[in-house]
Amino acid sequence: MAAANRDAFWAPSSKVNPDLARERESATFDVRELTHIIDGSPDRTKRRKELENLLYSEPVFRDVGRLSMERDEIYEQGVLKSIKLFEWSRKYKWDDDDFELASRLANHDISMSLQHAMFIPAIERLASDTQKAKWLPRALHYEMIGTYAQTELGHGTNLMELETTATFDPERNEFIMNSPTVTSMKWWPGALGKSSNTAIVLAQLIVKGKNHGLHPFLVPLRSMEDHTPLPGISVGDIGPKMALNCIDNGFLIMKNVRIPRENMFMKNAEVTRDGRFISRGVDKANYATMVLVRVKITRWAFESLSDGATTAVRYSVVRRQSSLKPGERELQVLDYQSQQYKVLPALAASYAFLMTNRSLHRLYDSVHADIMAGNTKLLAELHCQSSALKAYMSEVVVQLLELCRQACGGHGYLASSGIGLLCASSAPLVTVEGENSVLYQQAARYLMKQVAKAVVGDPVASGFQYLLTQSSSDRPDIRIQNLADCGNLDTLLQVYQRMAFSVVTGAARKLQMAIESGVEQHVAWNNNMVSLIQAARFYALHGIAKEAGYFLATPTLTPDQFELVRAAELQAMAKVRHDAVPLVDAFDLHDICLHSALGCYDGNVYERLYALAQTSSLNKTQVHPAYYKHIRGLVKDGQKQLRQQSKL
Ligand SMILES: CCC/C=C/C(=O)SCCNC(=O)CCNC(=O)[C@H](O)C(C)(C)COP(=O)([O-])OP(=O)([O-])OC[C@H]1O[C@@H](n2cnc3c(N)ncnc32)[C@H](O)[C@@H]1OP(=O)([O-])[O-]
Ligand SMILES: Cc1cc2nc3c(=O)[nH]c(=O)nc-3n(C[C@H](O)[C@H](O)[C@H](O)COP(=O)(O)OP(=O)(O)OC[C@H]3O[C@@H](n4cnc5c(N)ncnc54)[C@H](O)[C@@H]3O)c2cc1C
Repeated sequence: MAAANRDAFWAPSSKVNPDLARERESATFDVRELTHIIDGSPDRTKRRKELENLLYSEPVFRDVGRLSMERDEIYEQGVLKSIKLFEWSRKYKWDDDDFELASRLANHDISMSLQHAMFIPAIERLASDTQKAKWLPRALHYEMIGTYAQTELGHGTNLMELETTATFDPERNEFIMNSPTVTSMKWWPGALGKSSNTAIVLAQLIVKGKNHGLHPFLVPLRSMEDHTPLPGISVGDIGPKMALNCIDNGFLIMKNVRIPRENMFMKNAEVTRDGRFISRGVDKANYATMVLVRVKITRWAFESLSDGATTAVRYSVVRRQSSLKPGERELQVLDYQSQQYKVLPALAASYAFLMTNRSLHRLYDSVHADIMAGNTKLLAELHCQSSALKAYMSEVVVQLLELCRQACGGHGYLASSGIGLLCASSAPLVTVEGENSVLYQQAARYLMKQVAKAVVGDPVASGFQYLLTQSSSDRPDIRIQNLADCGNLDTLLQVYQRMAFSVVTGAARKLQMAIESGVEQHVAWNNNMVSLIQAARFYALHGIAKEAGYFLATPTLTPDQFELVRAAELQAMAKVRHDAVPLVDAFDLHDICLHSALGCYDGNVYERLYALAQTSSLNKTQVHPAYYKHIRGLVKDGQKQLRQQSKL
C-alpha cells in the first residue's frame, strides 16, 4: 500500500455504520466523562491526545503494512519505533507516565521496550547511590541499551538453580562471568539478541570458593563503538515466536568475561575490595524489579482486554447474521444471549481490571516508598497481592481474548482483525515474570500463614479480616432471596468472603492433616497444589456462575440462591448490552492503536477488510510467480491428459 493510501486507511470516515451510530445515540451516560475517569483526569486525557498527535504524525506508527512483513522488517520497524520514543523522551523530558502512555499508544510493539520496563527500573532499585549516579544518566540518554538477563535455557522458575557464575578475583579486583553448561546460557531476555549493548545479569556469586546466592551484575555485551560482541561474549536472537517478533529475545553465553568489582549491584549486598561479602536489607530485595513488572502486567492485562472488548463489541453490533423469526431482519449478533455471554464478560472485566490495577499500583507505590526508607514490613503482602493478581488477571485475559476472537466468527481469524495478534501477543503474560501456577503458590503460601495466625487469634493482614469474621459462629446468613439481592455489593462481598474462607481454610486443613499423618511438608504441598492454587484465586456474578462448583460445594450458596445469581447475571448482561458500545467508546482507543478492521470507530468493517486484503503480499501481481513455477505445469498436464482421453 502506498504511503498516501495508508494515511487514507486510518482517516476516520464521516460515514459511520448506522447500527453503530444508533447504539451511540441511545447511550445512558456521558462517554467523555467516563473517558476522563479511565484516563485518570481530564488533564491526563488531554495529555494522551497530545501524545497521540505526536506519535501518529510519524509514518512508522501508522503503518498497516506489518501484516505482510518478514521478521527482519518487523524487527527493524520495532527498532525504529523504539528510537523515535527514546528521542522524544529525551527531547521533551518525558516522565515515566508519559513514556508508558506513549509505549501503550505504540501497542508496546517496540523492540527495546525493556529499557524502560526493566533495565532503568532495575538500576533505580538495585544499584547503590554511587552506581546510580554513574549508570542512570547513561541509560536515560540511551548510550547504554539494556536488558534484564535472568532466565536460562535450563531454569526460569527456580532461581536458586540458575547456573551462571560470577567469581570474585581479588587480585585483579574483578568478577569473572561464566556460563559453565549448555543449560546455563541466558535464554529469553528481551532485546538481548541484537539491540542491547549492556545486560543486567543474574548470577551465582562465588567469593573465596563460597556461593553467596543469586546477585545482579552489570555486564557490557557489545562495543560502544561498533556494536560487535565483546571478547568472551556469544549473543544472538533465539528465533521467531508466536508473536512479539519485533523483540529480539536473545541468548547469551559468557566465557571468562571480566567485569570490574564495582559492576556488582551494591544496594542490597556488596563484595569489598578484600573479598568480604556483606549483605544488607532483606533476602529477596534483589527481586524488586520482578515485583514492579508483575504490577505493570496487571495494567497490560487491562489494555489488552479493553482492545479485545472494543473490537468484539463494535463488530458484534455491526455484524448481522440470521433472524429469530423467518422473514424478520437479521439480528445484530450482540443480541444473541450467547454472544453477550462471550463478549460482555471481557468488557466488564476490562473495567474491573482497570480499577484493580489502580489499587495495586497505590499499594506498590506506598510499599516501594517504605522500602526505599528501609521499612520492609508490607513487602510480603505486596508480593502476595502482586503475584496473585498478575496470575489471575493474565489467566482471565488469555481466556476472554480467545472468546472475543471466537465472537468475531471467521473474520476474527484474519490477521487484519487484529484480535488474533492480540491473543498471540498476550499469551505469554501467563508465563513471563513468574509462571502463573508458581505465582499462585507464592500467594497461597502467604494465605496459609494468615490462616495460621487467625487460628491462634493473632492479628491478620488488612485484606484478610474475613478469616476472622467468617469463622465466628454468629456470622449472618447470606441474604439472597430475590434478584435485587444479587445486585447488592455488600451481599456479593459476603458471598465471596464466605467461599474464600471455606476454600482457604479447607486447603489449610488438608495440608495440616497430610503433615500430621507423617507426609513430608513439601510432598504434602505438592499433593494439595490444586487446592492451594484455587485458594489463591479470587472471583461478581459471572465469577460465581463460572465457578459454580466451589460456591455450591463449600457450601456458600443453596441451589436456589445459585439459580437466582444466574438469572441476575443474565439480566445484568441485557442491561450492559444496551450501553456496550458507549462503554467501549469510553476507552477512546485510537483506530491506529486498535489496529483492527473489525473494531474501527466508524464500523466500516467490510470496506476495511477488503482494503487490508489488498495489502497481502500475494496480491502484488495478478498472476503469482508460483503459478509459473508450479501451478501452470499442473494445469497444462491436466489439459494434456484430457485431450488424450478425448482422443480415445
Ligand atoms: C516485560 C516482560 C518481560 C519479561 C521478563 C521476565 O520474565 S524476567 C524473569 C522473571 N522470572 C521470574 O519471575 C521467576 C519466577 N520465580 C521466582 O520469582 C522465584 O524463584 C519463586 C518466587 C518461584 C521462588 O523463589 P525462592 O525459591 O527464592 O523462594 P521461596 O519460594 O523459597 O520463598 C522464599 C521467601 O521469599 C519470598 N519471596 C519470593 N519472591 C519474592 C519477591 N519477589 N518479593 C518478596 N518476597 C519474595 C517468599 O514469599 C518466601 O517468604 P517466606 O515464606 O519465607 O517468608
Ligand atoms: C515473551 C517472553 C519474554 C521473556 N522475557 C524475559 C526477560 O526479559 N528476561 C528474563 O530473564 N526472562 C524472560 N522470559 C522468561 C520467563 O521469565 C520464563 O519463561 C518464566 O519465568 C518461566 O520459566 P520457564 O520458561 O523456565 O518455565 P519452567 O519454569 O520450566 O516451567 C515449565 C512449566 O512447569 C510447571 N512448573 C514449573 N515449576 C513449577 C512449580 N514449582 N510448581 C508447579 N508447576 C511448576 C509450569 O506449568 C510451567 O509452565 C521471557 C519469556 C517469554 C515467553
